[in-house]
Amino acid sequence: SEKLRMEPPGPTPLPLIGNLLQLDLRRICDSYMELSKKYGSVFTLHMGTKKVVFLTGYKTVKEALGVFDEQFGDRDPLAIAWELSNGHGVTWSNGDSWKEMRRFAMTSLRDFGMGRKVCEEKIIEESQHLVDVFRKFKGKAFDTTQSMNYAVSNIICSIVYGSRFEYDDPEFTSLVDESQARIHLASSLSLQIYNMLPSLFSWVPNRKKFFILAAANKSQNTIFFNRLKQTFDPQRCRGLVDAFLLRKQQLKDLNVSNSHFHDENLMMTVINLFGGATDTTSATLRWGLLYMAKYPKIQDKVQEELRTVIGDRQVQMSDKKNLNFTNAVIYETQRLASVVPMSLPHRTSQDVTFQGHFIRKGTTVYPFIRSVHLDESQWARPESFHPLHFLDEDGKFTKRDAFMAFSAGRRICLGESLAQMELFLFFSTLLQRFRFTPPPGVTEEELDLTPRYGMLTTPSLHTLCAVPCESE
Ligand code: HEM
Repeated sequence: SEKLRMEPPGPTPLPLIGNLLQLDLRRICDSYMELSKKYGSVFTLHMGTKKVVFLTGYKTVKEALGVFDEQFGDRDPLAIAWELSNGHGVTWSNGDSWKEMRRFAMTSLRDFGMGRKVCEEKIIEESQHLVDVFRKFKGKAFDTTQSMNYAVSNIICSIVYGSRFEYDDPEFTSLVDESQARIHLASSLSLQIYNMLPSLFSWVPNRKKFFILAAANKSQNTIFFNRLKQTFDPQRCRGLVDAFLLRKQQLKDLNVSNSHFHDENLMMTVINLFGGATDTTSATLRWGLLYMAKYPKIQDKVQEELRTVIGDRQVQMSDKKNLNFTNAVIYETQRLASVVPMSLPHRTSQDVTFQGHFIRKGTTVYPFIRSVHLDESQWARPESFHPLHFLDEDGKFTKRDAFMAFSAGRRICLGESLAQMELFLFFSTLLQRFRFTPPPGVTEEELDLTPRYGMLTTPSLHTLCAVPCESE
């Protein structure tokens, strides 16, 4: 019919597998970029039997998540995420339950974290622990992944449970390591294929592994929840879990049936906050350090600015406005790395006609953030690491409309301000204390920036030297 003809264009699919053979699953983002050059900024791909619409480039993504926010604002849960969450929590849910949990999570982040002096202090304390860990390597090359994950996870622990953990506490390390392993598995080739064709590929071993890790994660959380319940004091909420338990009790006292404040929503919301907060922030920081080692002249300028503006004292949030170059480097890191390249899958909540294309209700939609960050109409040097993208003629930091690392619209990352606080304080504290260089025997030119693609774009396995600065 006429409507069918107006659907977004795309390569012809094969039965069952759709366009899978036309994609390079190991560097899938590059495949999407090439397809958008061929078919335009709105195109259709058949991922297995599922029809998926891709939105690419600044103008298109901006319009979709702005003017068409309502139409494009539902979540389309990945098969594996649906199996894990059953529609509970924040990230993979929709409707009233999503609305309530999102509102609750945001209020709790505000009360126990974001935008508060207390949270700044927590991050500063944590950055000092991280500095201590880096110092122990005495300038020898090491992989920063694990310590970075611990530091970043601890911020979420403070907000959720009300306390941080020591980096050698086995309850904490297993929580973080298993959660990291689970997110890693979710990006594996076999689970990507499972997500497209769940009924055919439910046998893949990684699916079983994923749920073993998820079960371990849930039981560890149950232990933490029970401990909090034993010492619960409604007058003194220590963190998000306490606040949830209080709300649950209050609603029960009011005889509210069908409340969304039930145990499954608590568990999934906590898992979503850890899942959303840890690898994203940690990978961004690791990209930042890698870019510094790769581009020593830019690192010189960051350190020069930190020396002049801050000196030896601890960096604080109030310094941010005076650290224009450092701030531009952090934003440029987020742009070029595009750690969450595809955003998360959205779904149309109704039939929509968008830029002349007909998109049926219930269609999976990916706002392709990476393509916005590489849009030639928006960035002077899209493929380079170029902090000037975020500086005006006077060298002052300037926000850019085409910066979308946290996505946009009603599904925008709910941890954005916390993440920005962490990126700023961790990055500038580390750069104040250490010079980052490639491992011995590797030149800056040889330092590999090839990403490891998955749901997240992380640096490939690498080591760096953190050489203490002279004043240390
Ligand atoms: C540099 C760090 C981070 C980046 C780049 C990032 C990016 C994103 C992106 C692109 C989305 C998808 C938005 C969409 O569907 O359009 C998202 C969602 C989300 N993020 Fe983040 N994020 C970061 C840190 C955090 C932190 C610190 C938290 C928690 C405190 C968090 C919690 C979440 C949650 C719960 C969602 C799902 C929101 C919803 O579906 O309503 N993220 N994030």
